[in-house]
Amino acid sequence: MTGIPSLQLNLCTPADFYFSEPLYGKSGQLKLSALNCKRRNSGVSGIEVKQSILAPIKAMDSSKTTSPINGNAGSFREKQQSGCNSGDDLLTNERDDCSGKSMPQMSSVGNSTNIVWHKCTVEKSDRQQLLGQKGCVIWITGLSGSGKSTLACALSRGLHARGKLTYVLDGDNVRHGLNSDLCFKAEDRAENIRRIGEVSKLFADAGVICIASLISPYRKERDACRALLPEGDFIEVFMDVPLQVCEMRDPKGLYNLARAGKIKGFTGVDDPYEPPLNSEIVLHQQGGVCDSPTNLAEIVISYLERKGYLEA
Ligand SMILES: Nc1ncnc2c1ncn2[C@@H]1O[C@H](COP(=O)(O)OS(=O)(=O)O)[C@@H](OP(=O)(O)O)[C@H]1O
Ligand SMILES: Nc1ncnc2c1ncn2[C@@H]1O[C@H](COP(=O)(O)OP(=O)(O)O)[C@@H](O)[C@H]1O
Repeated sequence: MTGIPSLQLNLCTPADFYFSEPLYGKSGQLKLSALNCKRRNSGVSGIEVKQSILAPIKAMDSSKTTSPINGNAGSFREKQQSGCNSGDDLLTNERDDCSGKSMPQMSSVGNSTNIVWHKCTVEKSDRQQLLGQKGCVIWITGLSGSGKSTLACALSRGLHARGKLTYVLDGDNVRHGLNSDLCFKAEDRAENIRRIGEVSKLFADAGVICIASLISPYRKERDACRALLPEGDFIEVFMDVPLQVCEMRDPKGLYNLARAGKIKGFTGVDDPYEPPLNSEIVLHQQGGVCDSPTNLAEIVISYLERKGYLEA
């Protein structure tokens, strides 16, 4: 987790919802920029990486190198300012150490060997500038029926109305295409989460406010998705709605089928859900009444506003 101290805010709304989120004071902000800076310089993003600068022929011999996710050859502006590269060099993905030698950065990631990160001179910051916002991932997790998809849509609508670009990755929907090869056994759920985490990361890199809405029952996999992004850019929203409430809602009749033994391994019934321990935002429902989706969305939007995600 962020390691930022947590502030619990209990809102006395007529309904029974309240939310809590970590303190976002000065120390949190300072930490954020320091970490971002470190990551940018190292080019490391979440997975264990080793890197080396090798001539291509050498790299063919060794498939053991692993890579940074983002090339670390410096930004377009940094290079312009340092005078290190000619304009032409900026259009290649080669690393230039100013000594005249220019070598591609050869890497291996997982089963992909001898690959080279192709860096583009239009960067995330440029895209954010264009959009007037900061790319990030809002990760909504909770039981089936807890209101994830409803919140995702309300949030997308609320942000769209403010002129902000969002995209919703709903677990159900992504399983209609990209993840249609996956079922609900543990390893497939883990792969579902991993892929949505990777896609979310691309959207955030595009400058988009990506809203991922999936049960994502495992803490370890959610935390792995968090680790893909720069500190602060993964905002976990926990729909803390009791199983009984979700079961009462049962809009698709799935709990009914699960209780009747017609669906095996249904989350909350005979499959685990590991609640987050340190979500940025927790939306609780403690009684029978709940706050409206629009109000819940507003809680998330004010968080984004306070953290500066709604400006470039
Ligand atoms: N066995 C089992 N367990 C839980 N859910 C099931 C299951 N089988 C089908 N469904 C339906 O699939 C939706 C959950 O998909 P996700 O991709 O969000 O799940 S997961 O993150 O991979 O656990 C979920 O949608 P939501 O109700 O929107 O959560 C269900 O409609
Ligand atoms: N804030 C809310 N208050 C009351 N009912 C809600 C709220 N959010 C969602 N619901 C209802 O709960 C059911 C499940 O919502 P849904 O968004 O499909 O949940 P999930 O995506 O987590 O399965 C739906 O019938 C929806 O209308």
